[in-house]
Amino acid sequence: MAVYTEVADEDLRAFVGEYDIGAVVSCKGIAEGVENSNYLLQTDRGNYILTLYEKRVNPTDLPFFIGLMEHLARQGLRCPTPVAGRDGIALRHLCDRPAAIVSFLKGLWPRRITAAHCAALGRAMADLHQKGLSYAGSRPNSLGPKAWRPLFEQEAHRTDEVKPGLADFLRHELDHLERHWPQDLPIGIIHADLFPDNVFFQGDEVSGLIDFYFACTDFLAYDIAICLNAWCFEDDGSFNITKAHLLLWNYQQVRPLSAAEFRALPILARGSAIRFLLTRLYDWLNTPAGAFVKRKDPLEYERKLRFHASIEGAEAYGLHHDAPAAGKQ
Ligand SMILES: Nc1ncnc2c1ncn2[C@@H]1O[C@H](COP(=O)(O)OP(=O)(O)O)[C@@H](O)[C@H]1O
Ligand SMILES: N[C@@H](CCOP(=O)(O)O)C(=O)O
Repeated sequence: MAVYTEVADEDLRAFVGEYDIGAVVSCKGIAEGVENSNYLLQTDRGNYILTLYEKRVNPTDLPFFIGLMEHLARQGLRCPTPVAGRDGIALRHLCDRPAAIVSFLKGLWPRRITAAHCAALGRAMADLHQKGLSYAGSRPNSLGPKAWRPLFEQEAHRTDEVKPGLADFLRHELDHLERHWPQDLPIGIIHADLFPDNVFFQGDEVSGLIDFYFACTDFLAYDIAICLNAWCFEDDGSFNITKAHLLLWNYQQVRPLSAAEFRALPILARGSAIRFLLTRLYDWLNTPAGAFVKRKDPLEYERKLRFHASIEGAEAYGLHHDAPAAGKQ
């Protein structure tokens, strides 16, 4: 589920009346997602998404997110475009929560990921990175390396309930990551949660990127590392080198990686794995029984983390850095 806040009909009509988008025909809660309340809003002029921002989004970050989507949409990236009210303001309030209406994107997110999806994702992510460079806003990554140890320590005493020995493993990983985290890779705006459920496709082409509510300023290559984890492992836990190769090769057709970025991919992938492992671990241990949210498996990310820790170098992702940027696939 992701409808935490029910909106009464009269509140909705008054809210939509502040926009020039026609009259409400219907408004249905969307079951997917975990962070915010989302509705598919139909008016007599078209379809929109109405989002009420819930407690896990810091309200002071919202102008950054809204401004980013406006900027990217203006640059021609297919992403939700915030709709302003008649007064020119996009970020408003509904039911005591910050709320916004954004454009509805066509397409579906892929339930079964193919190599062709990974290829298209690589280009779309590089395009996002290029278009984000001219965005004036910035936001530190609140789930970056400095956040990981405190997040772990909060749950350390209960971590072995999930798997015996997991706490020690995570402690060693955190030590390693703190010692080896890169310092001076190219920085820009990253999506930071570019999982399959946030990428819409029509056929094999990306038709839109959604859910910019973890976007932040960080190493661009860290976004790639997040995608290697989220897109290139099979259900049985095996790493699919063909998918990784296509993702990286296609990314580089739009934005070539520096040698330092390429070399850093394994450590960035380890960091990205621990970041999602830790937030999933927190949710696993803290989601009340009976809550209408599907908990995600933290151990999926332990297996991914072990894979990245076991490889010799970034070549294990199916590409050599000296491969020509626009060569044969
Ligand atoms: N702009 C959009 N166009 C079409 N569908 C959308 C759009 N934004 C969200 N959705 C739908 O809402 C669901 C949840 O959105 P998401 O932003 O991932 O929520 P959350 O931030 O709560 O995780 C998506 O899986 C999709 O079905
Ligand atoms: N992608 C994260 C959880 C965030 O969920 P989203 O619905 O906001 O994309 C994970 O898989 O742990």
